[in-house]
Amino acid sequence: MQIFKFGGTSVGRPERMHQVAELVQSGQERKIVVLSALSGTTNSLVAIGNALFAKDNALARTLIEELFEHYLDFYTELVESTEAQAKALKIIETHFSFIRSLPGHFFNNRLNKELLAQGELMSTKLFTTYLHEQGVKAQLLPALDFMLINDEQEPDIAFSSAKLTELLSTYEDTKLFITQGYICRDHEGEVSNLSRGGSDYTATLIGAAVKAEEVQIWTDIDGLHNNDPRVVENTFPIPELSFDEASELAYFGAKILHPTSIIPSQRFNIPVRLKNTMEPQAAGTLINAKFTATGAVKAVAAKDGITAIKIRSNRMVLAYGFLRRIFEVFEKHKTPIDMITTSEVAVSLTIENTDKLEEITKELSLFGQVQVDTDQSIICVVGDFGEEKVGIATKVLDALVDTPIRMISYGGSDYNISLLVNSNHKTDTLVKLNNFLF
Ligand SMILES: Nc1ncnc2c1ncn2[C@@H]1O[C@H](COP(=O)(O)OP(=O)(O)O)[C@@H](O)[C@H]1O
Ligand SMILES: N[C@@H](CC(=O)OP(=O)(O)O)C(=O)O
Repeated sequence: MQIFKFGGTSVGRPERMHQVAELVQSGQERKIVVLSALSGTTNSLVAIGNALFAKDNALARTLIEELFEHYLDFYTELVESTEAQAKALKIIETHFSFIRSLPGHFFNNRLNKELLAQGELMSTKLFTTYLHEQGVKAQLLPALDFMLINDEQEPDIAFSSAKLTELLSTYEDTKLFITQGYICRDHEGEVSNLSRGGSDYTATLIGAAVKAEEVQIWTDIDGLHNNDPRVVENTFPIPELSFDEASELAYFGAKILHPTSIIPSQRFNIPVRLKNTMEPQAAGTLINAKFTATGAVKAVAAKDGITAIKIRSNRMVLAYGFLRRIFEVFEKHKTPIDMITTSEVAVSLTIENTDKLEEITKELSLFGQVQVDTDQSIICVVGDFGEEKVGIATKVLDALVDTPIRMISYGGSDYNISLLVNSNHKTDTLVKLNNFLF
């Protein structure tokens, strides 16, 4: 079994969906195809939800009709026959009749999650309609029947595995299955999701659940590049990465992969291949358990929206238990720490989620002086930094002689150096690293 995932950019235009239909028919392998919503749809649904929360029904209605128009244009170019067009229109009208029912009524988080699920529900149904019009045998598998998260938002792979085994055996003669990325049910059976960009995660979770040979993530670029192609020119795809390297890059900003998507693949040792829908012959990037020692830097990524917190206290000198007390504050407020550096008189650390910043700062100030700096970026440099390697860290720092660096974290793993800079310096830092390291 292979899992193919196509993101919003790969299904965002009718001609792209036609191309995707060709790609999923290649080869003899049984496939589960995971689709995201058409590009822009989830953003529109988020905006509609925000308008509804703000009780701005007029804005919500305008946004809904704009999105509806987009789908009307889309389906007429997607399918041709009168029968298929009637089916596609029915799908769109059914989903929009739910969306249109929302303004003017009580709106809450549950309804919002249902609203956000409409994009993937429509894209998969429209795609299956097109495949059927083309005479292709394909079965739609509703993700809401087999994707489940518990009360800690953790996906239940064992549940998905049992459900999928049952579902797949019902369609023994079918080779092609279509399902929704991103959406799932929560522990109370309500519609939920795996957070923004979560379709990659759906694909690797399904891969783990059915013990797939490979998960292929198809997008609009030919693999994971050595630097952020949105910021830096002349980047190039990396042919092979280990699970650990890919995880670091995804977590620290390489948008091509959802940060958590490597976890199930690594746990069940299922290779992930990143491919370009627009250029299928390009090799892309293969992510697997193998670590290739290169003695060099492989890639750089950056993550914005970081807040740095420094706690300064003389009581730290020769004291033990100080760090534990600091960590307990973050644990209590369920706030993950990304980077940490310490000296004898101060601890600096970074967080992304600032929902509980006020409470955290208040509690930390009991231990010493607290300084908070927002608008920071983590620059993550991934490469072969084993302790026996010399000179690579120097190269990274040499590239940044003129850059004010707020924090440096080195030695946490054999393949990562993280730097914290003010976000004003992000682009400049990425360009300098690109020019100097590659
Ligand atoms: N290091 C990187 N390598 C490749 N692409 C990257 C990297 N960093 C950011 N990107 C961006 O990620 C985009 C693909 O991710 P995304 O928009 O989520 O695709 P999809 O819609 O297929 O899910 C690319 O168009 C590219 O601009
Ligand atoms: N549609 C969802 C899930 C997703 O993963 O989308 P994409 O694959 O286009 O990044 C979102 O926009 O968050």
